[in-house]
Amino acid sequence: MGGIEFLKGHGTQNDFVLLPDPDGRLELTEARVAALCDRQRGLGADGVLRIVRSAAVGVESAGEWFMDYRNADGSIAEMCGNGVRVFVRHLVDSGLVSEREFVIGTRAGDRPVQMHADGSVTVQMGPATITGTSVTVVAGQPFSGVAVNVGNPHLVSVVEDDVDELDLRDQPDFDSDVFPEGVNLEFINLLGDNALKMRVHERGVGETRSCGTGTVAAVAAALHLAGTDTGEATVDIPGGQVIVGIRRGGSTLTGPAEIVARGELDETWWAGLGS
Ligand SMILES: N[C@@H](CCC[C@H](N)C(=O)O)C(=O)O
Repeated sequence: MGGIEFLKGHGTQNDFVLLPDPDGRLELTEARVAALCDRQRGLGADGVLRIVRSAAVGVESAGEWFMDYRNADGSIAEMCGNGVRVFVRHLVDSGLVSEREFVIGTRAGDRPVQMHADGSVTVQMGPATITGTSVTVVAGQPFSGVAVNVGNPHLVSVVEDDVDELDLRDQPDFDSDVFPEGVNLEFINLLGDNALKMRVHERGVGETRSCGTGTVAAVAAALHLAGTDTGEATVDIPGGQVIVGIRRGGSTLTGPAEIVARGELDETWWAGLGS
């Protein structure tokens, strides 16, 4: 038997370990995900993308392939916008999919995707729904925010000072009555001319250099605060730039996706992590 294949990739420096598992044979425990994502004792990543056939895991989807996404701490999340782009890039590059436009199954529902000639990917991200307001506290400083659901939960706060000045090393406080399942926290500067700058503290990960669903939430929140619910904006994150479109009942995310390495996991190490 061969080893367990992996790839490493990123979308605007939100990085992932990809595990091709077409027939759903891998036992992907919380402990194994956390070890893989650990930057000292594993490969290091913000999350894991298991590449499995929808049918193999009993998911009803128009897409052949299901993105089984896990956060770095091993927790399961509904959706990952940067992850979908990297997932698509691998499916097309490896020949598992021969079309450029197809559908990916996710826990948040089906996501139509399109890979462009330069390797970038556009994802139909579904609705970005404004669900209310709440407050987060960063290093003792409170920030009001707009709660947005993009399949997963977000709280977007507009910050007057440069977001670069925020200390996001520790988990900011949030209202667990409003977000019982936890929340991704985005902090944005409005740059004008349909442009935002964003930093993010992700649920189950910590600060990351980009969050695709977070950028969609950020643009939806900025438009909402401006009194509208449609528009397009660029979002600068520490790991690069993406383009977000918001319309009634739907949204799009366009950005780069790169595969940077592939290899095999050591089977003794994997087995030693337990099942
Ligand atoms: N980085 C992702 C979001 C991953 C899931 C998130 N941490 C959660 O728990 O909801 C993205 O690019 O969207």
